[in-house]
Amino acid sequence: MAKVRPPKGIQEISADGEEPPPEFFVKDTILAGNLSSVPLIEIPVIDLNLLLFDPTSEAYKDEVNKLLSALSSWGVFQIIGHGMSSSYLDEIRNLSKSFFSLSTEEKQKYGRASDGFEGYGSDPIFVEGQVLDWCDRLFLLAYPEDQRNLKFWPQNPANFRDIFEEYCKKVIILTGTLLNIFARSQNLEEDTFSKEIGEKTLVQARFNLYPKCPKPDKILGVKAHADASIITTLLQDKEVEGLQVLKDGKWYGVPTLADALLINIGDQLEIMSNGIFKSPIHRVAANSERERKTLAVFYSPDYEKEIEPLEGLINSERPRMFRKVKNYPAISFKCFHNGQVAIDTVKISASQ
Ligand SMILES: O=C(O)CCC(=O)C(=O)O
Ligand SMILES: [Fe+2]
Repeated sequence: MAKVRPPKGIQEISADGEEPPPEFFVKDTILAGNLSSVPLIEIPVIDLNLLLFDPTSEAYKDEVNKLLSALSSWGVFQIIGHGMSSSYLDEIRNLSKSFFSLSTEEKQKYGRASDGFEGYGSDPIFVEGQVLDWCDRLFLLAYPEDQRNLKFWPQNPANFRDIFEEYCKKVIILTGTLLNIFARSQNLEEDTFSKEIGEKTLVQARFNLYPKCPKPDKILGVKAHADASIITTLLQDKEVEGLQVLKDGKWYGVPTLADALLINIGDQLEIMSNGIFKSPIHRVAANSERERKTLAVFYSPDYEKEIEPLEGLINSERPRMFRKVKNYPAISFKCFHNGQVAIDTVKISASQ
């Protein structure tokens, strides 16, 4: 397995105005096409406050219908009424800004190993000929707490660790609330998803920095993929768009909404929901004019936990769609590098 790292971080390549090296150029595959501008979609904006109302109220019913339509079509939606203030979200964005503004030497103190995911660095190379993302990132495991690798957790800015930990806790609470709402929307006991996922969950975060890219028509910020998680919570850049979602073979741009959090359904929730909720294939466009920063928090079951469609969501009209899976992120990773759509490989075919 070739493990050659690009000579520099993308931030430096971009700042030095260098021509992007050829390994960043997207090859002509089905999932690549049409890198240039795509239509913006109006993805639903869900007010969480309305979903905590009396379920018999009209306000609740309208909002839950909006949510159900988002879950079963795009698999992404923005939430407001999540309890995190505008200034708090700015504080989180500033954390990312401060970290990526450090000198290369300082950031490299938290640099990932050449064959590892965790820590600071550019797209890890695991397969020869792999197309690289135009993106630097800081990838951290936050929970389970005893699996943290604090050597990758910045101490500069000084309050990075505390603020980041607090944000992860808030996202975990928010995820729990969403899972309850999702269960209720399917007439299930509200702790059905959480119980199945179990107490031990994996929470990982990716601070993404997409530097300006001179060839946005040929290069992607992040290649097309579906998240392996249960739920991904994305704090988008306040001003710069870039996320795109694939639907019916076409790419659509996702608008940014300053105080909202973007919720992205992951493959493991599509499996648990027996295909009712969709995990979207998405990618990030590169941008020649402006830099973009985001923070994705991935909430997943423990690697050892087996995941399968919930009994309550299997019936004669909707037979079981997926087999039982364990360590789905490993399946997802392997398929990604083989050019396969991971969730298709765990589908039960009609003939089985
Ligand atoms: O930065 C974004 O807009 C999305 C990032 C993403 O899809 C990911 O980190 O899995
Ligand atoms: Fe993603």
